[in-house]
Amino acid sequence: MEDRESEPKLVLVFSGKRKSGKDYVTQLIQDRLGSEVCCILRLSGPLKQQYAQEHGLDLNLLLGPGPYKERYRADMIHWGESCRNKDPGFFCHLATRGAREPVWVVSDARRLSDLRWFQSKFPHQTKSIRVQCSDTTRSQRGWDFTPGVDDAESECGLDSGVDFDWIITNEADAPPLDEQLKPVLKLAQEAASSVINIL
Ligand SMILES: Nc1ncnc2c1ncn2[C@@H]1O[C@H](COP(=O)(O)OP(=O)(O)OP(=O)(O)O)[C@@H](O)[C@H]1O
Ligand SMILES: C[C@@](O)(CCOP(=O)(O)O)CC(=O)O
Repeated sequence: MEDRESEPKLVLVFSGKRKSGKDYVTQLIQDRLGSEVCCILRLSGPLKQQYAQEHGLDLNLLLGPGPYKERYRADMIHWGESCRNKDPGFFCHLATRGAREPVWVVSDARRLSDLRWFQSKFPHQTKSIRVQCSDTTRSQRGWDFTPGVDDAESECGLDSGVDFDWIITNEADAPPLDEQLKPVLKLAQEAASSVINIL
């Protein structure tokens, strides 16, 4: 039986390469909508929690944007894949358990199976959004190409085969994020207004 009382009104599924700014953009959306209306769900949240526990690591550092998590990324990917091989929706299910807000922002879809899970559970509510920027900008944010990570499914699983509802370019010379996100925020406010009067 499903362990939630009501379905979300809108599910915004974000993906993007390392350091494209998924966390930054999704945090901006939550700031604009408010945390009563909008929750951020990280598929990597339950993965990192379990991985940190089993390996005696600092969960907060694994969840943050700094270099700590990069030391463990390749191993975390393999560890997570052993769970996903048994059940591709394993982390989707865990990450969404208990979410009650009308708008869900999933910050880190990485594989087609992640996106398909939301599309099949919430076919009318799910929208896909890609965050992109140049490799130069990613490097300025601390990225460097790592074989086994940047050429693997975790980073490339959504490079093709998806017709994204929106593509957001997160770089200095792109239009401001608020402007690019206008249609997304409008849809989210409309979806939420049926539940909470925020307009
Ligand atoms: N538009 C922006 N303006 C200023 N700083 C930004 C912007 N976008 C991203 N950053 C910064 O770049 C770094 C990487 O961004 P973020 O953590 O959001 O990327 P990510 O795609 O979630 O990366 P990863 O998946 O590798 O963790 C962070 O320190 C973030 O604050
Ligand atoms: C292990 C992994 O979840 C790390 C994600 O970290 P982050 O979203 O980049 O902070 C990536 C994956 O699941 O393939």
